[in-house]
Amino acid sequence: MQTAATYTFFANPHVKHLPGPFLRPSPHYGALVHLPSFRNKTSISIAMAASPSPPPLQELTITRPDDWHLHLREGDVLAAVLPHSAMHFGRAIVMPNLKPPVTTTARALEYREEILRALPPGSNFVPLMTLYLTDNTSPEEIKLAKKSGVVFAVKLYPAGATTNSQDGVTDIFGKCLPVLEEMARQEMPLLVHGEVTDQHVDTFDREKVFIEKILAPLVQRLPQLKIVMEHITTMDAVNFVESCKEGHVAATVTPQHLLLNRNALFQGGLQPHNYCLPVLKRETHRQAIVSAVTSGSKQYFLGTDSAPHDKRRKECSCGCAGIYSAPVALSLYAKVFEQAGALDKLEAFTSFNGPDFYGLPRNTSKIVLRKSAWKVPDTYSYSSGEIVPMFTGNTLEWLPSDQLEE
Ligand SMILES: NC(=O)N[C@@H](CC(=O)O)C(=O)O
Ligand SMILES: [Zn+2]
Ligand SMILES: [Zn+2]
Repeated sequence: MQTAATYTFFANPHVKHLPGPFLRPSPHYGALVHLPSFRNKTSISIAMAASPSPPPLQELTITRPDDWHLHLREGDVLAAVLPHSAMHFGRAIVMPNLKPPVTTTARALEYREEILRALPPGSNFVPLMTLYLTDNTSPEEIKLAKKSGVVFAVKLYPAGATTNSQDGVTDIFGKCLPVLEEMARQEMPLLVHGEVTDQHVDTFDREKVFIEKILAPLVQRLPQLKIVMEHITTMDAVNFVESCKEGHVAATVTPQHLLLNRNALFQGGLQPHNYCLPVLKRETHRQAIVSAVTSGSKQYFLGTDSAPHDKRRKECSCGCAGIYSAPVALSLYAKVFEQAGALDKLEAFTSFNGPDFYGLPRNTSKIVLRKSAWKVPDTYSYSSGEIVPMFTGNTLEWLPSDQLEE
């Protein structure tokens, strides 16, 4: 069925020679329209047939997503945050930046047990463990990690780059090449917090400089090593990822870097709950990342970087970096893809590209995203404090729920 639409054209009164009594046929109008009194008007309305636009989607069923970059912490924080991820995600790559960090397979196995014990009864959530790379990690440790069957990647934190990175790598080319070569042999991906730590480099340029100084030379040197550039924030990162081979270099993208630019740090006063590392960048970078992930490229996948910190450690004179997004992430990713008119590409980003890159099977169960408004809680309380989620107190759409008839 066709519906009538009204188009209004404005004639410019300063133009002396108006185009005459006819509008020319054009691909947009498709018809010759007779307008005898056009000369005497500054605006006209024409009723014409237009194709109906399809009704907006109210419900979306997708393969259960995985989170390829997640901080679960330990103890009471773990117990408080894990249910939010386990509710809708099938698996998650669990970051090793604990205090002290998870540097050995033996410790990764213990941490995995702690996570499994904290899961809500009946949950099928699978934690995929990682090791924290140091200057002293041995190639032997990589072999053990691979053999364990529960460690899926190794994380590079340049020393001093972010939360709990003080034990990270000080000189990747000088100290880590034998380990990285072993990882390439074992097909163990390297996950990268891609920022230089040089205090002379502007905070907003640290990702770009890291790509030039470390990442590009590393890819040249070890083209077989699988690398995930975590939480990308710039157009430079997009260009770099796309200059590399699909299946070898990929990137995770957070909800905050897709939805917020650096103004969100200062809107109406300092906003500590929008502070994370790498720090939010300017709007042109945000737009480049949105175009990249909604393009359908297989090189991008979901990684929330959900990073809970107690409210008192965020709202203080030296607040720490990290945004707690686990409870809101799926709603936010759906919002990004909807705004870009690319909801048809959402499932590949949330549920296919990650497992395909890691060489793991895709999930078989489904979840449903319903377009119904829901209010984000102001805080989540736990035994020793409170955690403030991203978009605290806001109303979001796209409420995720399990598909009942599986
Ligand atoms: N993203 C953050 O701002 N913080 C993360 C560390 C990290 O992923 O860099 C954390 O562990 O709190
Ligand atoms: Zn990081
Ligand atoms: Zn992180």
